[in-house]
Amino acid sequence: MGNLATTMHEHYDIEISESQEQLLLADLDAILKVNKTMNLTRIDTYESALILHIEDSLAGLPFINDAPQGRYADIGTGGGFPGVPVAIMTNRDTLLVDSVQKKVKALMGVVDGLGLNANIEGYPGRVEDLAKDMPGKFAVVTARAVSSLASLLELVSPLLKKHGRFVCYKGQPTEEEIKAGLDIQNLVGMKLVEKKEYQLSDGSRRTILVFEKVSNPKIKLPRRIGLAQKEPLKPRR
Ligand SMILES: C[S@@+](CC[C@H](N)C(=O)[O-])C[C@H]1O[C@@H](n2cnc3c(N)ncnc32)[C@H](O)[C@@H]1O
Repeated sequence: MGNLATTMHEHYDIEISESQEQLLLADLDAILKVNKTMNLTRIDTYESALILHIEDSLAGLPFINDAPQGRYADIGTGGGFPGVPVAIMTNRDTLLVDSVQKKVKALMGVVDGLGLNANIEGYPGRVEDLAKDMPGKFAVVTARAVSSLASLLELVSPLLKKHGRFVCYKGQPTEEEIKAGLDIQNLVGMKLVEKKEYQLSDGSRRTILVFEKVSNPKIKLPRRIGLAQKEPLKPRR
């Protein structure tokens, strides 16, 4: 990959200012440094992290910008991807959610060090608990490499306000995974509105699926902790 701002402009039609680019690169540097002592991400070379973390995180921006105004959550954020790059680019009030407390603590150390704590907070806990603490409070939610599509739709729906968007970053999901998600979208009050397939600078193929919260779930959510991922919903007959 060449220069980040040029790549994002030429391949994605996304404009990055100089100060945003500095912050994005400083975030990547800091995360890779922390990663030497703690397992935040398995991608540990700068060149591949620039593509797989920063370029990929930013690829979802047009869909995030299309969402209604309001709070943003990145669930299963790990090392803060796509959450921190999205927060840098959008200035939305951002919540970085992960069930592993020490990851959130380390990540918030990086966020504080970059002076980004005015609009980014951490939530060390499970998505199911966040759904009880802040139901319907988010205008947009992202997730990358967290769970199957059906599990994610169930976890995300109770977080979103009406017309809020879920921007789901995937590699190359199988037809079965997509079908299992589409089969239960109605049950959880979500609807697929866009699907984009794209290729990163290193040739890897990626997919973004965008869902809108169109109604209240037809069942009580969240279910018991862990069930969304252990026993994904099946369509009602
Ligand atoms: C493979 S990592 C992905 C990290 C990051 N999104 C990325 O793409 O680099 C998945 C993360 O999701 C978190 N996670 C999985 N299920 C979760 C849940 N129910 N609530 C909160 N975090 C969860 C895990 O702790 C882990 O840090």
